[in-house]
Amino acid sequence: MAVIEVQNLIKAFKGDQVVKGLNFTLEKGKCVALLGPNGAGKTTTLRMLSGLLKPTDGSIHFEGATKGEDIRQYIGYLPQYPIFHPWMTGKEFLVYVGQLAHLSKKDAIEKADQLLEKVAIFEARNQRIGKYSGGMKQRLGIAQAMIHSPQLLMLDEPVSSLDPLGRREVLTLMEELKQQTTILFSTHILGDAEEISDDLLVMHHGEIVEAGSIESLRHKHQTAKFELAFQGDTTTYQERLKQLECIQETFLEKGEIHVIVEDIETARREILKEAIATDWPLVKFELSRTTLEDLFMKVVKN
Ligand SMILES: Nc1ncnc2c1ncn2[C@@H]1O[C@H](COP(=O)(O)OP(=O)(O)OP(=O)(O)O)[C@@H](O)[C@H]1O
Repeated sequence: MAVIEVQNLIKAFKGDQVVKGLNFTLEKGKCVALLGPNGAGKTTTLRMLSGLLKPTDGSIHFEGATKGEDIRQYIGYLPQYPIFHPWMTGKEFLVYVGQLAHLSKKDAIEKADQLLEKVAIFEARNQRIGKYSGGMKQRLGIAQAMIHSPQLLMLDEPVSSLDPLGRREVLTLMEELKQQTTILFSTHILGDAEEISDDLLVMHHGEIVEAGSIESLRHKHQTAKFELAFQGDTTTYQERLKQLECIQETFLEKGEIHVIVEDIETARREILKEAIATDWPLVKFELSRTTLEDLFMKVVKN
């Protein structure tokens, strides 16, 4: 069942399209990473989905919502740079946003306490937010986004600005939350996406260039690769490798030649035959596999 269905979503600023006709659905209970380099259009997309920015064209449909209905009840949103009143305590802040979300004061207090427990800042609930660490602020931000029990939680770069400890705390929290709610979060770090998401939407230049489960994308983009190193000038060997029929692509990385091949056995035979025939000073000949990292780097470089 889809929690949200997006069709032909477009955003243009002064005629310049930065989001170019997105189509996707998010299945209930999934944790999905919107992955893309800086400027890909992730924030713009999340702001449209959360109702903060009016799309230029296209439609966004939330499960259970009727036409023209206020969609804020369906979503919780944590912006990339959340703003807190530093003089408020964590608990005061949550009760305040709970009331803004139309909870009664009693319900807002109850929900605030539950969430403070969940995001592990209950002990610090009566401290001013100004004293919180970056990780604590971000976890408070996630609690704020969940105060009205939304069916979809959207987090814009929730861990990018945090130190390793804060990052770990927030990733652990997200790992827990994904058992209870559907999550869409943006990131430009593949490792974070791989660590906690089920599915990826890879975005570049305002378009979704890849979509699917981590497993299926890993499988799809896994091709065979040999890594070769030589004594002496490596580049001359790159030219000779390029001429072999079995080789699809070559590139240099850290002084080694990486060659992408279609068929491992044929390539192994051909490369070694050439190496023996012309007495190559090989110091490394290793089979590895391309990863999602290679896919992402390829997308980002274009
Ligand atoms: N209000 C605006 N007016 C004009 N251009 C904008 C506006 N908001 C965003 N853009 C442009 O839209 C493009 C996409 O920006 P967006 O912030 O959505 O990307 P992003 O993927 O979230 O990047 P980042 O990771 O840096 O936040 C960028 O080129 C940006 O300059």
